Amino acid sequence: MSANRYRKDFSITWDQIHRDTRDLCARLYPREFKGIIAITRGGLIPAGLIARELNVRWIDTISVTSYDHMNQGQLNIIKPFDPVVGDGEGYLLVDDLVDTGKTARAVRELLPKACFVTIYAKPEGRPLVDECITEVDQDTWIQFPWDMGVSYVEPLVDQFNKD
Ligand SMILES: O=P(O)(O)OC[C@H]1O[C@H](OP(=O)(O)OP(=O)(O)O)[C@H](O)[C@@H]1O
Ligand SMILES: Nc1nc2[nH]cnc2c(=O)[nH]1
Ligand SMILES: [Mg+2]
Repeated sequence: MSANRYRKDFSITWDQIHRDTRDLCARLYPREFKGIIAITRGGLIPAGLIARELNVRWIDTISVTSYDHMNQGQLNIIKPFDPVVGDGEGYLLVDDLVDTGKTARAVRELLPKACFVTIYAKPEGRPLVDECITEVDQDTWIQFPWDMGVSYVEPLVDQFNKD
């Protein structure tokens, strides 16, 4: 699928993702987890924050690739999780977001009993996760702070006085 299905942008700051992840942890507490499996790369930052809030020390990853920036391609699992995780019972599976649900569906099949959480969710993928904090429209591209930088913005009057 191509990038032109996205019509809106939703930018998330570091503060915002930190707050949202803490809100997610408040929903999960007092559940205890044997460990966390982060879906890399996007799941790594929320997984680290969740591990700190819920005091989880055992952390593993499953590495899934499918997007080249906004263009969705073939899904590949390029690194599996530790077999000790079994069917995922007692483990927390974490990703930053669920969009079409393609990534979530592939990982869910491998870990059907894990508790699966994302911070952000779009409607097509929402049914695949157990918890999320913020739901955004399907045609919205979520911009994460790790993909952005702070840059100069021209004053409004100068933007309008150009022509
Ligand atoms: O629901 P879907 O349509 O499958 O999209 C969701 C996935 O897309 C992003 O990962 P991406 O493949 O861009 O890789 P990354 O985590 O390494 O950035 C995001 O982190 C999710 O894992
Ligand atoms: N950063 C980012 N990655 C994605 N991968 C699939 N959907 C998205 C999105 O909305 N934002
Ligand atoms: Mg990802």
